[in-house]
Amino acid sequence: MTSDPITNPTDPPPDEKAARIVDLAQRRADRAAAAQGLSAADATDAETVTPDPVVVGGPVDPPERRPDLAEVLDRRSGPVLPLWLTDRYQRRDMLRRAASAAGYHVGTHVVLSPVYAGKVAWYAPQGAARLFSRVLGWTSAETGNWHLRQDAANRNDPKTWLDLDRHRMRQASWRWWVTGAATLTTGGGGMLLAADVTPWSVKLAVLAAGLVGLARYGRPLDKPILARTVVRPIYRKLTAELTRKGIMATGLVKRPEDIVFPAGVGEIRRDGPGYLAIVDLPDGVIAVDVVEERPKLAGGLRLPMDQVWPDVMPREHPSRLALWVADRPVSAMKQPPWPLLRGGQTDYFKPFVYGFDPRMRPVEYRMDERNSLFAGFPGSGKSLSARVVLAGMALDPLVQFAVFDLAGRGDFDAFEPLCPPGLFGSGADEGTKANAYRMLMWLLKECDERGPRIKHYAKQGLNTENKLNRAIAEKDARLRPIVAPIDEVQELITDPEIGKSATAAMTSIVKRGRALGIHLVLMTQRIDNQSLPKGVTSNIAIRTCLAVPSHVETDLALGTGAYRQGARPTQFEIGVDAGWGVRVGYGQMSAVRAAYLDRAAVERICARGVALRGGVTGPADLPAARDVLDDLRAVWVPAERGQHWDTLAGRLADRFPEAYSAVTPEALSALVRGKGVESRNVKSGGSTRKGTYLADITAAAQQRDSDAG
Ligand SMILES: Nc1ncnc2c1ncn2[C@@H]1O[C@H](COP(=O)(O)OP(=O)(O)OP(=O)(O)O)[C@@H](O)[C@H]1O
Repeated sequence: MTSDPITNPTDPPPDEKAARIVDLAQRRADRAAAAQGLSAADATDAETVTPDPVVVGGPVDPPERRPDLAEVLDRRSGPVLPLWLTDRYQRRDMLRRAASAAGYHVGTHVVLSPVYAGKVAWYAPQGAARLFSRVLGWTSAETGNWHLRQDAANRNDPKTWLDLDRHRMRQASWRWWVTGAATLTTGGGGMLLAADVTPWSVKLAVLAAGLVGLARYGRPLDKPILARTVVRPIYRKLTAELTRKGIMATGLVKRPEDIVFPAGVGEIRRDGPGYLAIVDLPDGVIAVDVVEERPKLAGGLRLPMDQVWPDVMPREHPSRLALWVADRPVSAMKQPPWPLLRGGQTDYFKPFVYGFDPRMRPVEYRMDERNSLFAGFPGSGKSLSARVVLAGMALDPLVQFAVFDLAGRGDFDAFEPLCPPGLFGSGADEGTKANAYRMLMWLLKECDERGPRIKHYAKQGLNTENKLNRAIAEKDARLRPIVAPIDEVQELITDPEIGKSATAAMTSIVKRGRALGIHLVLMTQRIDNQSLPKGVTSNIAIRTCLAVPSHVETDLALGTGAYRQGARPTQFEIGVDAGWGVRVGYGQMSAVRAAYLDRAAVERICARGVALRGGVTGPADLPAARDVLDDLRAVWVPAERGQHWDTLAGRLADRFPEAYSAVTPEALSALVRGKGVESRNVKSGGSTRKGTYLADITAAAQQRDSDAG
C-alpha cells in the first residue's frame, strides 16, 4: 500500500491561527459577490480544511511490471483444436452423442411418417390452388394493379384508371409468354416422368418432392409438417451476475462486488456439459466455506443441488473457488460407457479409467505401489465401485486375484474363475472369514519372499529401485502382482478372535506389500475407530468415501482434515447418488462416480480376463492355502492328549512361519473352530487353559476327508 498523498515532510506546517483571522475587506467583497449569485472563496476560507499529510513509511507497492516476451508468448486463450478432436474419450463421447441424436431424430420421424403423409395429402391440394392463383395473378399483372384501379374508380378518376390498365396490359402481354413456356416445360417434364423410360425411384422421388413442396406452400405458417424433435434444453446459463447471486445466497459475502473474477482465468466458459466460473472470494472467506454451503448456493442459483458443483482449487490460494454448473442434474446425465467395456487390456503399473467426474471427464485409477479403501454406508455403491477396479485388473493377464466377499451377496462371484484354488470365498459364515484370514497369512508370506527376489532382479538391471515393475513380473511367475479385495472387511477386523491378528496382518501387508506388487482392496460399510483401525487405513493411499452421514466418517475414511479441505461425501444421497464418492490419494481430491458395470458386463470382462490368461488362473507354484488341521497334527507332540492354543500357535509359527507367523492363540482357536472343532479347557504342563485335543482334531480331519470323498 502506498501512503497518499506524499508530501515533503520538511514543509513547515500551515499556521492555524493565521487561518482564523478574518479579512473584513475580503468578506465584504464576498457578500457583494454572493448577492449577485456568485460565490467566492479564497485559500483561507474558514470552511477550508487543509488535510494533514500522512506519511507512514515510504512507498512499498512494487511498480507495475510489464510482462516479458516469454510470458506474452506463453499466453493462450485455449487449445488450438477443440478438445473432442484431440482427446480420445471426448471424441468417442461426441461420436456416441451424434449417433444417438441421429438415431433419435430419424426414429421419431419414421414413427410419425403416417401423420406426415396425411398432412401432405391435406395441404398439397391447397398449395396447388394457391400456386395456381398466384401464377394467374402474376401473369395477368392483376396483383397490386387491381387495387389501384379500384381506388381510381372509387375516386371517379378515369384517366388514372386507364393508365393503370394500359400498364397492366403491357406487363401481361409478355408474362403470358413466360407462363405459357413454363407450363409447356412442366407439361413436357410431367410426360417424360410418366413415360416408361423413367425409373420408378425417380418418379416417386419427384412426385414426393413435388407434393411436399406443394404441401409446404399450402400449409398455414404456424402449422409445420414435420414435428419438432429438437427441444432446447432447459438450463441456466451461468453469468457473472448469477454467480454472484448464488455466492451471496450463502451469506458468506457481504457485497457482490467483493466477488472477483480473476483476470485471465475468470471468464465464465463452457466446460463439458455445463459452465465453469472461477472466482476469488473476499478476504476471510475460503472456497471450502462455499462448498460447505452448497445447498444455499444451489438455492441462490435456483438449481437442484446436483447441478451445482463448487470445488476448491488445490494448487491455488484457498479463497479461489471453481464453480461448475451442469446443464442438467448430474444424476440424470448418462455416463459415457466404460472405455474397456468391449475390448482392450490394462497394465497393473499404469493408470486405467475408473469412472467419471461431474463434468463427465474420465477419472483414472492406479494400482502399483498403492492399496485401496472403499468406505460408505450400505447401498452407497462401494462394492460396485471396487468391482470396477477389479474388472480393470482382470484385463491385465499378469494380475493374480485373491477375492473374499464376507457379505456373501455374490457381487464378486464373476472373479472366482480368476482366483487360484483356496483364494476365493463368498459368504457371511465363519469358514469364509477363516479362509480370508488364511489368505492374509499367505500374503504375509509373499511379502517375506518377494523382497529378496525383487532385489535380485533389480540388481540384474530390471529396475533401478527395489520395487516390482512389469519387467520383473513378466520374468518371474512367482512375482505376479496380486490384487486382494475383501468386501465387508469390518467383519474380519472386529472378529473377537481373529480380529486383532487379522488387523496386524493387514497393517503389515499394506505397509510392506505396496512395493512388492501386493494391492489390498478393502471395502467397509461400518466406519468407526474399531472397524477402521488407523494402522490399516493411514497406510492406504487411495481412499474413496461414498455416501456417509457426517464429517466424522468422512475424516475416518479419507484421513483427518479431509472434511476441512472440502470433502463432502455427506452430500451424496444413498440410492440416487450410488457410486458417487470423494477420492483422495491419486490426483487431486475429487468427486467421482465409478463407471456402472452390471453383473453381465463384469462376467463378460472376467471371461475376457480368463482368456487373456490362457485359462490358467495362477502360477503353478502358488502355495495352496494351508489346512490348519493337518498343520496342527504335524506339530503335535505324540505323547500329548491335549494342548493350549498359545503353545500350539507358537509351534505353528516356528514350523510354518510363512503361514502362521502372525497367528495369535485367539486366531488359531477361531481357525480351528471354523473347522468344527470345539475350544475346550485343557490341562497341560500343570495349568488349565483353553486349547484342543488331538482326538478332536483327528476326528474333524477324518470328517473333512469323508465329506470330500
Ligand atoms: N457407479 C454406479 N452407477 C450407478 N448405480 C450404481 C453405481 N454403483 C452402485 N450403483 C447402484 O447402487 C446399488 C448398490 O450398490 P452396492 O451393492 O455396490 O452398494 P454397497 O455400498 O456395496 O452396499 P452394501 O454395503 O449393502 O453392500 C447397486 O445395486 C446399483 O444399482
